[in-house]
Amino acid sequence: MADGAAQMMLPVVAVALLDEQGRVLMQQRPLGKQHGGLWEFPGGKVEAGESPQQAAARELAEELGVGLAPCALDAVGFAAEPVLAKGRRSVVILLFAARHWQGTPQPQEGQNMAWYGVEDLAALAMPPLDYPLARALVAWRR
Ligand SMILES: Nc1nc2c([nH]c(=O)n2[C@H]2C[C@H](O)[C@@H](COP(=O)(O)OP(=O)(O)OP(=O)(O)O)O2)c(=O)[nH]1
Repeated sequence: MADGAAQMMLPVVAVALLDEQGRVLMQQRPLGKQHGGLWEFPGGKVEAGESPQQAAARELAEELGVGLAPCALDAVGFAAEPVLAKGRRSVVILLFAARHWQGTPQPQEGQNMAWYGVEDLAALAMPPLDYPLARALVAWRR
């Protein structure tokens, strides 16, 4: 990838934690942040020197206090804005799924969390890229 392209891309990871009933954990973005109050898959930005799976494991530990083995993460799909306004960076979100983790998810940053049926995600108020991610999760489960 050319250096210029790298500067315009912001890699973000997200994780669908699936419980035994097939429900998925979603969390609410804090008010005051971009997309505040909307429901999203837990996750965040990939930092320098991390693989996407390492970033996902770090974010889930920070946000929910759970331990995830990078090899327990299945790639589900990705989402990116199809057309960018001039000068805007391209957020690319990679979605993983995990059925096994260590510990009980507990919000570590005061955020709300809740379990939803995968088919019910589309009815939630979410940031734009979480809708195609939710559709990818429905397709991945079939
Ligand atoms: N989940 C989600 N994130 C999005 C969308 N569009 C978009 O620009 N983002 C951005 C917001 C954040 O910059 C980034 C997600 O990373 P994050 O969860 O670590 O963001 P944050 O604002 O909590 O992080 P921070 O800067 O406070 O550390 O992706 C979207 O549609 N869904």
